Amino acid sequence: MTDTQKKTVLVIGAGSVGAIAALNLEVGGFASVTVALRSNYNAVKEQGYTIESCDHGFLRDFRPSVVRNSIPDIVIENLPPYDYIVLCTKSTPDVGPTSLDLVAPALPKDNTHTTLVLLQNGLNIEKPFLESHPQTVVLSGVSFIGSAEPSPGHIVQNEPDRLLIGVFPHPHNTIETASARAQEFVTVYSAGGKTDCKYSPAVLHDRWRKLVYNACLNPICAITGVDSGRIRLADGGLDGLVRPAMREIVAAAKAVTNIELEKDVVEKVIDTDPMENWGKPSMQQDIEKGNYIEFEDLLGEPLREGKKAGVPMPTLEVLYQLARAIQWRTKEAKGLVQLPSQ
Ligand SMILES: NC(=O)C1=CN([C@@H]2O[C@H](COP(=O)(O)OP(=O)(O)OC[C@H]3O[C@@H](n4cnc5c(N)ncnc54)[C@H](OP(=O)(O)O)[C@@H]3O)[C@@H](O)[C@H]2O)C=CC1
Ligand SMILES: CC(C)(CO)C(=O)C(=O)O
Repeated sequence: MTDTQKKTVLVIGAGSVGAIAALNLEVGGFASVTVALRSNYNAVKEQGYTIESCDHGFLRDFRPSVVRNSIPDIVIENLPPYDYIVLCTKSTPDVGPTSLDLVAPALPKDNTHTTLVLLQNGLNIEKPFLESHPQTVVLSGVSFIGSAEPSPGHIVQNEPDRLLIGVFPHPHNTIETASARAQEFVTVYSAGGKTDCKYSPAVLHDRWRKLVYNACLNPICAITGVDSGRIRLADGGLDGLVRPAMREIVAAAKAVTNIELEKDVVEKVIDTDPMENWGKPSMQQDIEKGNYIEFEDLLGEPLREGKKAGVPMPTLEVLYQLARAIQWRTKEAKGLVQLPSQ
């Protein structure tokens, strides 16, 4: 495939997940990838990525086609619209900038050409885009990868890249156009043969199913500092925290969307990874790095939706309030909180 036939893909935020997405897209040969980076820009610009990957092996000096330290403003820079924008930042709307603010310079409001892919955890992340960009096709990317960036530009992927791509329900796009775009993205993403990326029509199901992990183990491990393996051994870890929280998400999924998750989903999700992996969910990694946490989209949104539908969610409520206080602590550490003068 010649360069002009390749799909142009802008990956915004190429850290743990985005770097592997950029790699899959580039190795397939059907895409030319621009990455917009922040803290890892200098490292990647100078040395490329160093990647230790269970899917790709050990790679030194991986460089996407274009490496930038800003999000392209396609109007000011007079650039053609990208075929795809893949958003792989952590979503922290309570701190800002919001995902919408981030993507705005590369995605005009009247866009019809560019397909936006939200490769992020959480619920209702598409809502601001559906309102502000009514003619844009917005795809959901639910990822089961296990990946981390222990130092800038150094990516360690220890769980395979399994990715479900589907279309967020949208009042304006025709479903045929949108699902054709989703299937095209799957083809481009999968072309290198090193990933398990599939089209899935059941976006809401996939997102609620993933929340059984992310709304529960992410905050529990982040707050306690006990990883997802050790929490299975810790006193009260499973029966006092994990199982009650997961059952609340299962009940909320049913009440909010009428989605009946499989009967043994709680035990299956607890056993997702071998215990001895001692895996740290991404929110635990963020706390350890002193970063903000994605607690609003992973925990706040399903909690609000579940409560609105009448589901009692006492475990998630406490986790949510603890996460809020932790976020406040991080804001203070980063100078965003003004204490009253003594
Ligand atoms: N890691 C994992 O194993 C999994 C993660 N996910 C989800 O995937 C999404 C991405 O997570 P993950 O890759 O782990 O996150 P990371 O923190 O590893 O990477 C996010 C990247 O986005 C960058 N970024 C943030 N804001 C900007 C900006 N304004 N301009 C340019 N770059 C920016 C960050 O830079 P900076 O360092 O400067 O903040 C960072 O490099 C999240 O929603 C997460 O929940 C889903 C499945 C598994
Ligand atoms: C559980 C995991 C690693 C994906 O499978 C994840 O989504 C996270 O850590 O946020």
